[in-house]
Amino acid sequence: MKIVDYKNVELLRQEHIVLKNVTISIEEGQFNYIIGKVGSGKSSLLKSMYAEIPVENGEARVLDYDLTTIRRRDIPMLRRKIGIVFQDFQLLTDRSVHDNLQFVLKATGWTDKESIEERICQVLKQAGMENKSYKMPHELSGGEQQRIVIARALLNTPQLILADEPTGNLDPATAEQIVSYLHEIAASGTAVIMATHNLSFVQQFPGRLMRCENKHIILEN
Ligand SMILES: Nc1ncnc2c1ncn2[C@@H]1O[C@H](COP(=O)(O)OP(=O)(O)OP(=O)(O)O)[C@@H](O)[C@H]1O
Repeated sequence: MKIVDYKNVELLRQEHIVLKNVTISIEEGQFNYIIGKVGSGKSSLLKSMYAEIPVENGEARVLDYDLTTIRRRDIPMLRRKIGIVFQDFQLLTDRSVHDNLQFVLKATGWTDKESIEERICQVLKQAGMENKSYKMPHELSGGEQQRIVIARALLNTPQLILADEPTGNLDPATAEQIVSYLHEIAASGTAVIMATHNLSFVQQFPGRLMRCENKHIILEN
């Protein structure tokens, strides 16, 4: 199954065309970069995939959803199947790492206490953060917080991770660790699409390169 399948998609922001003729397809476990200048449409493309902005023209599918006809009430279900990671870490600051993760599981329908604890343990282990469970977000470095955010995005075993400048607030070494972690996630079968300004990752962590330029998406490899 294709994870993302766009054909001749057009995206608007306040009646202005941001991207047109977008034809891309993304497979299971594929690692994808979106690059391009400030304002070129990288975030808009990602936002269209989680139905934050509408798809105006063309055909657009993400997982089992047709984005041209999706009903408002189905959008939360779509988002539950996608892991979303932003530049600013967006953990709830008033509770521990454990409680941040527990909050998401409870909000997405998990009720069995034992399963909840087991799942929290699994994602923290995978993120290399198993000993940070009872820390508060402010007690963690930026890189650690971002690892927790990615772990949080993985809680419901999504088939797709959308990461919008996930390393934008991190120093180069920490940023590299985060990209490495996302690359591992893709290798384990979850498709990843990462918008970034940092081209230096591309050599080290190979992936498909999509460039936003002149309102189009150009596939570079
Ligand atoms: N909320 C909004 N309302 C109206 N126009 C917007 C909105 N957000 C972005 N735009 C416009 O849409 C275009 C694409 O913006 P977008 O944020 O997708 O670019 P980007 O490539 O992600 O930029 P950056 O590298 O700065 O994150 C820009 O011209 C921008 O001004």
